[in-house]
Amino acid sequence: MKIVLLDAYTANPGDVSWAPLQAIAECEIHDRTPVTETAARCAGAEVIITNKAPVTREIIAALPDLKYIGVTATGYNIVDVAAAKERGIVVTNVPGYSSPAVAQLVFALLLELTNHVGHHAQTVAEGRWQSCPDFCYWDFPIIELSGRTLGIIGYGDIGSAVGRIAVAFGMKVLASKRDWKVAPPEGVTPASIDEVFAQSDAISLHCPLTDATKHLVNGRTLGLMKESAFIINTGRGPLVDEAALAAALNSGRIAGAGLDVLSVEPPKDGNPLIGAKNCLITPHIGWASREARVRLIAATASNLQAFLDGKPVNVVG
Ligand SMILES: NC(=O)c1ccc[n+]([C@@H]2O[C@H](COP(=O)([O-])OP(=O)(O)OC[C@H]3O[C@@H](n4cnc5c(N)ncnc54)[C@H](O)[C@@H]3O)[C@@H](O)[C@H]2O)c1
Ligand SMILES: O=C(O)[C@H](O)CO
Repeated sequence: MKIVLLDAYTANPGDVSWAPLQAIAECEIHDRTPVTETAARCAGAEVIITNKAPVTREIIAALPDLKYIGVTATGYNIVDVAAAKERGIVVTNVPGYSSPAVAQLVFALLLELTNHVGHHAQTVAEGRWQSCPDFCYWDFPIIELSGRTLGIIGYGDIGSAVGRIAVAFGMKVLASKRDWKVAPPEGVTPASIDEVFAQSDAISLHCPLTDATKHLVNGRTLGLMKESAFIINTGRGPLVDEAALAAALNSGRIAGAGLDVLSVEPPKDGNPLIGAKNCLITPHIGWASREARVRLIAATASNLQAFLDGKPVNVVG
């Protein structure tokens, strides 16, 4: 059985092990695969493992032996799942492996916007406190989270982890999801997407990228937001119309943004959000704790084993 890992480097830059997968079968491990080389590299493969290397309809059509695509991520928008399904190819993802890490990053971004720890520590390192006439100073309003409202769009595994932390901070939580089969916990109030935009002091995006959620953050929805509000996106870059968000930030229409994802990664020169006012951007690190990547590799292996045993789990699409 030929198993090809297309873009193994980010999940394992050398500090974890592919042993759980290699225990199942020999694997051809590539750090990176340009999309133009995927079909050639995977010729004869029955199994492809990918994180962000796209598996398009054209690539699927060029691989007659392909039976299984294992996505080493929760978000699986890089795979043409409809094309895979037409061919009977099973596609799986890994839910939940990074939820604590992503929820933590949401608050790292939000707290940087409310307290500017990095900025103030830098001014102290530069000697400003020693020359200050007062015992303290601050360069931005220091904003309390307690009593404010966090809006969560996509109240699934990560969204609910974010909600629990928000409640611990004393925040009110408004949450939007496709359907509420189970009532939300105390402190969390179901809301429509427009209510979330209009009533929140900070909004955090945790829905998957689909046709329905692309550019969910756009000129209209940004126009509903409070001028003092922040937006946090650790979901997927295309959830946001980047030109509209950059314009809203630069004009002061909203107060700030914390983004872990962009529409093209790595971003191209000229991305309007890089350098936009009060816009903090991290390079897609929400999932990247070592603990999360160990869980990810273990789950990737158990997903493959379940498929080989004829009882696939975590099937998407
Ligand atoms: N930054 C990172 O490193 C990182 C890491 C993991 C996941 N992610 C992203 O986070 C996303 C969410 O992950 P998760 O584990 O919480 O997934 P999940 O499936 O548990 O939750 C997604 C939620 O979104 C809701 N949803 C779907 N469409 C919606 C819509 N149109 N409007 C409102 N809600 C909608 C679903 O009902 C569900 O409750 C992933 O799809 C992925 O894109 C990013
Ligand atoms: O979806 C995920 O799991 C992260 O974005 C890492 O790929």
